[in-house]
Amino acid sequence: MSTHYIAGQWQPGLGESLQSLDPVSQAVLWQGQGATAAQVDAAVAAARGAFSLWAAHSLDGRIAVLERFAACLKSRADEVARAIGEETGKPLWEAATEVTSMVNKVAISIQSYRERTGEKSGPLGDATAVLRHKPHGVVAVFGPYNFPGHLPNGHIVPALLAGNCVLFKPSELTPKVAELTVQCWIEAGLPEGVLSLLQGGRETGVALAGHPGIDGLFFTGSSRTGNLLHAQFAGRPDKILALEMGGNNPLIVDQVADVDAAVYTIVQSAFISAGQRCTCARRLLVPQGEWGDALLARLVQVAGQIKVGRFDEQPAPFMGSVISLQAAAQLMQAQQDLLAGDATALLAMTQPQADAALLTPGILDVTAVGERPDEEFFGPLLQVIRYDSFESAIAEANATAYGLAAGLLSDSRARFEQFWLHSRAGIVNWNKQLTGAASTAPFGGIGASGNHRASAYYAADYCAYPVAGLESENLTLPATLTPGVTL
Ligand SMILES: NC(=O)C1=CN([C@@H]2O[C@H](COP(=O)(O)OP(=O)(O)OC[C@H]3O[C@@H](n4cnc5c(N)ncnc54)[C@H](O)[C@@H]3O)[C@@H](O)[C@H]2O)C=CC1
Ligand SMILES: O=C(O)CCC(=O)N[C@@H](CCC(=O)O)C(=O)O
Repeated sequence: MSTHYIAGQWQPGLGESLQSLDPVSQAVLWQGQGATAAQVDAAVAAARGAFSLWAAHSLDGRIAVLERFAACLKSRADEVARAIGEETGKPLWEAATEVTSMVNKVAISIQSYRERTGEKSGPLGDATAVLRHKPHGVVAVFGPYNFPGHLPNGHIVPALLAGNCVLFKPSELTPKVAELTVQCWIEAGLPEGVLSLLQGGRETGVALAGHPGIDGLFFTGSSRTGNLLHAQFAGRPDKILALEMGGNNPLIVDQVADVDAAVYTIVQSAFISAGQRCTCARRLLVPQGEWGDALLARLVQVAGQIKVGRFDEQPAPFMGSVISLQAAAQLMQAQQDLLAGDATALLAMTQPQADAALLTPGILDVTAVGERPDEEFFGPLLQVIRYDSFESAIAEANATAYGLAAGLLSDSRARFEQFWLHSRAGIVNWNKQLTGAASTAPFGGIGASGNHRASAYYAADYCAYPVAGLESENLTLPATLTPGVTL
């Protein structure tokens, strides 16, 4: 089976066997073999060979290819959304929004490229000071499973636009979506070697990340893998590494007037995508006392009624499955571990069928847990911490090595300003859900969440480097010579 796209050809893999499974029915959706180190070599060689021509293409020429890619995605939107739903388990309505984000990424990236990495010039003495940008060369893009289309696309589109060649290694859990995406690039007329698709898991990732022929790596995934890559790139300041990693995101609730609005916003923050967004609220900080008790009672009632189901079920569920039976088992174990350590289940997360990765929302009160793990539980498991003062809530919110997203639900501007001043995260929201960040804004975190190379609107910044120059049509002697030099 032809699973990799290398040097303009589809070819079978020669590495480890891979399968992608429907997380609910366990039906096989895709199978093949991963790329070996030799196949990675071939893709890097093809990209190196294609680079100078692609970089020398006019910007308009590259934009034309990107726009044909967007048109292809639009025309195949239903098919791509279905593949996303099948492979990830997310409901079709949500998968459709992912395809829309992929299409929109093209126009947004063009705008961002022009704004952040365009050309500037102005007089400086008797010369012209010029600022232009150049692509890095050959870059690898590693994608996560939770947004198998949109998130790798958020690196690939701006990278190609800037003139880089790309080696795309999607998550081994979502190869089918990657294949469809690459088909659209081919249909768009991308020249041979400019984009390669290397399917595979850890083995392929290790071979690609360590390849001497790459000039950089753009990664979205877990903090664990991101840290491994960071260590691997240590001592290589010549290579660009952009890391978008996870979070242990806090959402503080103040005593607000509209309890239902708060509950709805919490649900959208914690349980959308079955809790599989890096921006999901993981820790909900609730005031001690009667008001806090009433809010939690309402939250438990609403969360307990959330419809969970297969991606294509009608009427549509709010939450689909998590990515795999293994992920479901790990989440159930994480809940059990917290419960064994003084947490209380306000709403126990359950797995109604042992052979399907569907989980119901879980809400645990972990206030009494002595040493709370600073871990990202990537699923529908929300931890509640009760606080006694707003200051202690902010301190608790910041008690994490991560720093991706943080939010406050409060009717008080003064409190928001206090929160904003003290919070440590790349996304800080007020009375808005933590999830659903805009592609027209920068997107990235601090601490264990990233390495200060924000993505989305700022992806243009890591896809090209600035070249400053002083230029003059004529080589002339200056009016005054430097002392000590005679001609
Ligand atoms: N900050 C952000 O923008 C986002 C972060 N994420 C994070 O991604 C995670 C979920 O995605 P996963 O696919 O589980 O992440 P992951 O870290 O397991 O995998 C990401 C990619 O790295 C590859 N990989 C895994 N081990 C590797 C190794 N040793 N060497 C080289 N490559 C390796 C995988 O095959 C995959 O392509 C969550 O932690 C989530 O928070 C997800 C979306 C957005
Ligand atoms: O990358 C962009 O264009 C914007 C960032 C984005 O889409 N964020 C999403 C998904 C993040 C995740 O994978 O968890 C969000 O904030 O919900």
